[in-house]
Amino acid sequence: MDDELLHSLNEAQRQAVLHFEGPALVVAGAGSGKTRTVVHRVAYLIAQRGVFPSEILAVTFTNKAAEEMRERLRRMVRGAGELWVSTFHAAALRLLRVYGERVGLKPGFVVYDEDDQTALLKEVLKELGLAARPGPIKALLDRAKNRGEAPETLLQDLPEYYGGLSRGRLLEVVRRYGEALRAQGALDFGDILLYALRLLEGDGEVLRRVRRRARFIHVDEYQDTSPVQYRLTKLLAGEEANLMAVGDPDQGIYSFRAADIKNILEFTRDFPGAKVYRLEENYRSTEAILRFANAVIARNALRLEKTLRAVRPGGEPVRLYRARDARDEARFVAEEIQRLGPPFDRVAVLYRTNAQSRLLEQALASRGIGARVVGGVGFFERAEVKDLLAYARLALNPLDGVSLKRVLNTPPRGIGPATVEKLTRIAQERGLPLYEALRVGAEALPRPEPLRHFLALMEELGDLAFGPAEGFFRHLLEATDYPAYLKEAYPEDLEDRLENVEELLRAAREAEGLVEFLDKVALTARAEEPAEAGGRVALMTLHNAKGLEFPVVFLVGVEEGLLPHRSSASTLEGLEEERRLFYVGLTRAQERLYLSHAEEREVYGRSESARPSRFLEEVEEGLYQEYDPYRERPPRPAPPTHKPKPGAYRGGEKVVHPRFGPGTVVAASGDEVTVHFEGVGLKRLSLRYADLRPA
Ligand SMILES: Nc1ncnc2c1ncn2[C@@H]1O[C@H](COP(=O)(O)OP(=O)(O)OP(=O)(O)O)[C@@H](O)[C@H]1O
Ligand SMILES: [Mg+2]
Repeated sequence: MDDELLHSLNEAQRQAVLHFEGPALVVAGAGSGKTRTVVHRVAYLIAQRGVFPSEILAVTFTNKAAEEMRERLRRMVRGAGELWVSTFHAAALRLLRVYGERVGLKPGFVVYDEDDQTALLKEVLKELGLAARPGPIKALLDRAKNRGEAPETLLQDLPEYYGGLSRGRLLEVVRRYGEALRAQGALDFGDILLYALRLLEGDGEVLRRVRRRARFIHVDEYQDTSPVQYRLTKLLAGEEANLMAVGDPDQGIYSFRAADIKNILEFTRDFPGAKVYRLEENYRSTEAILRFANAVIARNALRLEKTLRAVRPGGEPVRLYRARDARDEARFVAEEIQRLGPPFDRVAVLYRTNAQSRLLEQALASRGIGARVVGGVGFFERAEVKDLLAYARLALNPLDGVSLKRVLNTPPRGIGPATVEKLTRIAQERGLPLYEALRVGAEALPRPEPLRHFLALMEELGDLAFGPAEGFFRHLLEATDYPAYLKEAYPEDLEDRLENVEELLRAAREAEGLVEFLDKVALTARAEEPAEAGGRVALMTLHNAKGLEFPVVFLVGVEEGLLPHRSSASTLEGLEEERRLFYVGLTRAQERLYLSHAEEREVYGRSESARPSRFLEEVEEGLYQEYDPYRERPPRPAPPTHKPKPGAYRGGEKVVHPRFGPGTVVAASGDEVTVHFEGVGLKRLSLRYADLRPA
């Protein structure tokens, strides 16, 4: 056994696997076997060190990664079923289901997904008579929660007006939103981790118990842990700190969720005595792909140098296709995939923004190539699925106002907007949850019948809510005559929708109870698709591609405005994160890598000319080949290139930046300037890329 677990590893990996107690950091480039090392280490602890599976926790970045890891371990060791392999969110939610009451949660508490969160924010805004959009406020809340700070604290750093609201107003919205969540017995996504942290920080007994369950901790993709996740990790690790963190600072791509690659850089300070293991061989990609990727990431200034050698020599050259527009690009991708032939699940198409998937989906579909969007509008976000889930959540937790509003008149039962308006008023005037207002309405309103029916239905469902999930949904479908409603409401794609309902029943059958089922849904709704994949091309954003690998990768839209994205290109930090994102995409490829950019692309509904990404221009020409299978077309003029501006600054000059406003140059060196912007602070900018002008 010993041999089996160790012989398929290189020396550095073996050292890491043999690491026993105390903190360890495995820091290495993409495809160097970090995740594999974690898997083997877990197996080794069990097989050779006498550690019980029930003492091991492994944290992965996605549910899918957790599933894969569990599956691999099941094949390697006995007792793997008792391992705790999950994402931070799933782990935290599990703790809250057991101990939640100790931090004030009700047993049937629900988790609001992003749509629910937005719906609730809209309500709060309406209630306060404000016309602002929920988007920016949601972003603010998420950021605060990821940092583990009260939103109030973040407000202090904001300009006087944010998202169209004054600071005072914003504070009101944030408070009211928090109250509404509590009143409805709901957590939003960010709350899950915050409550878990509060639980473990505040309750020594629970902490001791959980630590026993997590004596050996592993965290994959450590570079993308948020401050709250970091604090959870540190707390769980405790004095003993049998913690193995695994990551690659060059793949940190979640700073918008307040993840901070400092976690990795400061690991040895945070966990004194930590051993550091470096893996330097890349097993995933051919040399041609790896040389390209290494050349890209080498351009980042804010990074530690690492070595990464290809184990697989040579390989197909990296190919670049210059498309006329996005349609041409999509056609190229689809036809090239057709040329390569099946199986199509060897292929992934990666892009920067969700909106880019539509043309690609169409181009593939019209050629009969199956595709699936990983992420995007997932199964659990379909209207019919959300309706049924809302009933389930409401049955468990009548306080859940968001779900109540969703199903109150779906299928239609004569409770129109005017009635809802009246009920809302009753609720507000008497300080009641909406559900209670329904009871009042069923006595007091002129046409009480529909309300009484609805209440009776919910009573019935409430009785079933703590039983098996499938039975619950079957009863629900029948009692509401839901399929008939679908037929009425969506005659054009009835089949699809009925299929989704069937799929929901299938998924429910696999779950134990309804609560467990809903938790699972809440956690997967965000990014991932239900298992089934078949021979289909995977389409996904670069963010969703993390940790995955595919024999063939198409990375599309490698152009200015998209990659780097226009929202991030104006600061050095933003630009470097975009470069890391590009690096993540490139390093997903095992054998073939295609890049493409379009010379014209629609931006906000208008067609604009687009330039190839500066990231391409930074790479020596020998590292890739231009590729055009449609050569008969007339040649096009060469694309324009950047001209670096002369180093015009020395320090002291007054300048203006389109986003940061007026500022003063503090220091300048080569292409880089550091500028102090009034009310914003210090920013390091690249002269080549930042649109900096003399004031
Ligand atoms: N010693 C080895 N021998 C053979 N194959 C290996 C070895 N180590 C890793 N691999 C293979 O290399 C590929 C990449 O490994 P893995 O996914 O663990 O890398 P990673 O460092 O986690 O990558 P990423 O940074 O993208 O998460 C996998 O297919 C893995 O099975
Ligand atoms: Mg990995």
